[in-house]
Amino acid sequence: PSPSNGTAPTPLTNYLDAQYYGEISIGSPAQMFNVVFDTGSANLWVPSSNCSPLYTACFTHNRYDASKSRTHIENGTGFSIQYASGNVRGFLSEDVVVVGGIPVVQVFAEVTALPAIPFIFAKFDGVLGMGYPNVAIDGITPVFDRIMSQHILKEDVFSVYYSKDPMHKPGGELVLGGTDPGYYTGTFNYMGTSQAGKWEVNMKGVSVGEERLFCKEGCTAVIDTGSSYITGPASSVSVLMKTIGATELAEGGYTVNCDLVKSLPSVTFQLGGHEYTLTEEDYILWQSQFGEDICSVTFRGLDVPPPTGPIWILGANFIARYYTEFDRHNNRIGFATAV
Ligand SMILES: CCc1nc(N)nc(N)c1-c1ccc2c(c1)N(CCCOC)[C@H](c1ccccc1)CC2
Repeated sequence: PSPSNGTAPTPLTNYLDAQYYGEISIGSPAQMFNVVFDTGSANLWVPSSNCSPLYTACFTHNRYDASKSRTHIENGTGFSIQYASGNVRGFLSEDVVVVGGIPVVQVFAEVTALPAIPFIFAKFDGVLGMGYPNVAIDGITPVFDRIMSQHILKEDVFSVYYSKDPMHKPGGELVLGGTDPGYYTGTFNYMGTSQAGKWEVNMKGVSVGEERLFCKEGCTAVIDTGSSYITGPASSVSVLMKTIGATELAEGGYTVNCDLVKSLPSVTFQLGGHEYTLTEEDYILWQSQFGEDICSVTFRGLDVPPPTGPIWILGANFIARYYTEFDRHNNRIGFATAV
């Protein structure tokens, strides 16, 4: 559907069920970039042509060159942002950004320090934050807010489909202004965001099989399209991993014996009066490396310090199972079963 009927789709690429990204352009003439549309942050950044040659990750990605854009506007303010898996630094610029065919004049960051770990593993060039304005670094108005203020969207919502296997074409879809009935069945269950200005909800508990083991007094769940996996407090996740018989790897990942996968229990998240269950198919990444099968568990322990934490982060492997609508008009999140 084109912007004319108030919705704008962007196809996404799925890399190994762990990275999902789509194409945008910045500048005139258009310079193309692959970005993750990230509900866990609210800023747009891409690597800069001014990135020092010391940063290998800058040279394996597309870089924005202000001198080649006739619509570039100088800014120069410093910028840095932290993610759970890494951080970046740079400076601000302004230019025309086109997302799903919709142009906006946008302040974004040109990144000049892109650490090899983890960005050498990134298949995407940059990040387009889909979070609320109040989490935006340097108080920059986010891209989606600039699009909403043009009053061209049918609804002030956006929806995310992440495919379940890399061979599935396309690997996913972002829809600005609505949802895509081609990617979900049944009806949406909605729940209000737990506090104004974050894509997070109150979670009532986490069960393994029939037993509610974690978050028994309630906790916060961040619905984060920028995170590959599900993370929870390290102590809870290590108990969860022991319960399913997973063993911890050096860098914090977990694997299980592939022969045991089919007998693994389901994990259920109680959100907004409904239960969202992930089976072993949803949370085991089955990869064959050098002829042997590796079954990694897509849960990670992550302790987010108070006041933000402790939190659970429901990332790509959750969204691949539950098609998600992010509703800025009603400050709510909707889930439907993805197809
Ligand atoms: C999108 C930005 C972001 N936003 C939020 N809210 N959370 C996190 N964690 C990230 C983030 C930052 C850096 C990287 C990342 C993700 N990656 C995952 C893409 C997920 O795509 C959906 C890749 C990766 C590869 C290997 C091991 C770890 C990570 C590249 C590095």
